[in-house]
Amino acid sequence: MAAGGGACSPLEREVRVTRRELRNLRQQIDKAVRVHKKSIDDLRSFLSDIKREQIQDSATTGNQDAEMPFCLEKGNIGTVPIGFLESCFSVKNATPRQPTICSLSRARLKISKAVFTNPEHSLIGLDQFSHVWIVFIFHKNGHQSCKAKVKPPRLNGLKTGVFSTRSPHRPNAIGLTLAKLDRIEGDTVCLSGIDMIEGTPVLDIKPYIPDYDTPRCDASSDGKDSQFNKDIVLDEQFQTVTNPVTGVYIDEGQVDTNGTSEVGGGCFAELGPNPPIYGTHSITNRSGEVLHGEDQHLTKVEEIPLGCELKCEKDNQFAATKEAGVDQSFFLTVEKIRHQLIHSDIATESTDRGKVISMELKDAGTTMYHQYQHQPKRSSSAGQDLGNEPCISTVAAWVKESPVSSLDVRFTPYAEKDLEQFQAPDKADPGKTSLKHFQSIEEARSAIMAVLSADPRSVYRRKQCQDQLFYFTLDSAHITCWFGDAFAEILRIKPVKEKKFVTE
Ligand SMILES: C[S@@+](CC[C@H](N)C(=O)[O-])C[C@H]1O[C@@H](n2cnc3c(N)ncnc32)[C@H](O)[C@@H]1O
Repeated sequence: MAAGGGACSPLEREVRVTRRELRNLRQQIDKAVRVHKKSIDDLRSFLSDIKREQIQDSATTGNQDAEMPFCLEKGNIGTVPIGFLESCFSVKNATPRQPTICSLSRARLKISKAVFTNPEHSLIGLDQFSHVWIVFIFHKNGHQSCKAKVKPPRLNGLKTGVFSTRSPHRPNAIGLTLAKLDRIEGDTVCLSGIDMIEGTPVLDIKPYIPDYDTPRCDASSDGKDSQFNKDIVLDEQFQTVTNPVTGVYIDEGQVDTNGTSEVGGGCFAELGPNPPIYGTHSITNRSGEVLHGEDQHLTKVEEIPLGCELKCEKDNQFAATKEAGVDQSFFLTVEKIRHQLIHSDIATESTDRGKVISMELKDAGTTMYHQYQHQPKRSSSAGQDLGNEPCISTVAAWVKESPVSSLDVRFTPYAEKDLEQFQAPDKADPGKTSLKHFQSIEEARSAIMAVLSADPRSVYRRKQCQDQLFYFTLDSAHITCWFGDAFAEILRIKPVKEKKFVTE
């Protein structure tokens, strides 16, 4: 770096400005703590205030040189978190690697007054969406990462380019999670299906809109060269096309029973993990009685536990089971459907609502019967015809090829007893520890199982520290477990000791 006030590069200048800025901030924080004995929350909002002032200064003065680093033209934004997440995961250890792993994981986000004078106004209309994208900062990464290659756990020690991964270690430490919007309480957003830890600074919330967030095929294509078509015809191609799918669309082409299908323009609708479901998906029993949501515009995913296995419990009765692991089981289902499309009898029926495709999928002990309905092209909410259909997307094969299979999760009798010492947030037995996020012991139990069955250990821990105990916290529970061959066993579950913040 150039010495003193001599010529220096833009980067060096920026580093100096940042250092100066940090010094100023530190002084102001010290003062706030000394003089006002502020709480942590006050300090956060105080910091946001300072940043906001700086941004406003930069906007009014038009000062875009290195002295004022926030400049949209240069790709610099002075981020002001819209809030800090209260999460059921307190630390990174055992926090799911993606939100689909534990659909019960919960968080709350109170929109900060440092951003809007009336935070609740910013949430108007959001309750009409079932899912939201959460843009956040990986604040517990220690430092900004400048590694171009990373080792995602699924590559079991191998490296790949950072931009081909969802690694938290990336140049701008920005995370993106598709979460379920449970409800809005005034200025607070209640979420589930999250993979962020306590205190995560959130930068933005955007509604999940399948019409915009789903890749689409060009309607002008006759489908002959679509990825879907290749996939139907060429078995081996399927390995690379591996995302959860919410429906099978068969366009005007014919599906016959001897494998020489002509599937024109058909495609799998790829709606992402835990997607809201459209009326294209209905589940019926064998008598044709609709069990779930035919032709409804379902926006709440819990109405159809998509990806669950449908078990034939009694004659013609299906019960949805195993919501956890949605991704994987549904993928299996899809694979079977695809197989059926090529090799088996499929009843198709034209109705005034479009073509209905019914198929029965049999597997040892499990019978699944799915009915999919072709939906006419949808219009976007603005009324403009999108003119194309959801299309298949391609995912690197390693993403689906987990180096570990899902684990059986067991509780020792001690752990079972420990769990009884917890209670739902609204209960007030003084002898018990209240859960903060989970609504019942059963929810806590299911969440623990979901987290452990995905094997949350790092590759290093899995390979080098097999015999060591593994600790993690979930909500107000501190959990001790160990891992054996294809299982995890929970030994003890104790209340988390509250950290007391002493302000002097
Ligand atoms: C693999 S990242 C994926 C996050 C997001 N779904 C994405 O794709 O950007 C999820 C992991 O990030 C880590 N993590 C979550 N919140 C974090 C935070 N605030 N700071 C640092 N790491 C965090 C946890 O270890 C979690 O398992």
